[in-house]
Amino acid sequence: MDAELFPRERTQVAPGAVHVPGWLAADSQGELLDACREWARPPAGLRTVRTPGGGTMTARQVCLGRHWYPYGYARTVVDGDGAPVKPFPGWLGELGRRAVLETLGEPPEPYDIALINFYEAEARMGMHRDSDEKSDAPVVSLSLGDTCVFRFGNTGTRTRPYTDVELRSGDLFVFGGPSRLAYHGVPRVYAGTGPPELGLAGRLNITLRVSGL
Ligand SMILES: O=C(O)CCC(=O)C(=O)O
Ligand SMILES: [Fe+2]
Repeated sequence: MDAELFPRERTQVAPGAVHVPGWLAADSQGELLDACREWARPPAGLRTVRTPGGGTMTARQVCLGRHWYPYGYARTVVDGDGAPVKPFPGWLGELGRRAVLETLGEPPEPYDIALINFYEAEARMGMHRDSDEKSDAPVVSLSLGDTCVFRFGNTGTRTRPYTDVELRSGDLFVFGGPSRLAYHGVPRVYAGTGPPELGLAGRLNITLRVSGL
């Protein structure tokens, strides 16, 4: 997949925050993409998220297990079609637990929520913290399709210090422990950079979380 002289290596970006390039093999990426396509269908499918200030998020989103909206969780799509949120599948939870065991070595609590974001070329995500969960279990992030810049910052401010990491198709990023509430965002997506054989125009990110609810 990568025509690079030096393979990208697993990196600890901050304490409790680990990037694993190419964690998902090509066939697993294809299976996860197929599942995302099903989840994106209505009812309770891909939607544009409106923020309380009157803005809209540029990445479109679909949730599993619990519906996230700014700023909380619900059982139904309270800010969309009102349908019950789709169930969170057991196999996705197992993938999340394996990701945490292989990166942080912690036996994680069972995952029960997924947020799936779809980024087209101009989409991005501002610096924010994932702070609507009532659990300190690590967040597991999986990327498919186009490469992006993932900005991973600190727990105190939306600004520096931060580290920019390139997330490509199949990459895993886990953040827990002292980094669980770090600010992070996606300032840039590089259109047309995904693996051609995957057949996805754009970028999908799947974050797995423990709700603690
Ligand atoms: O797209 C990404 O890599 C990040 C997504 C994210 O931070 C979120 O859904 O809270
Ligand atoms: Fe986030």
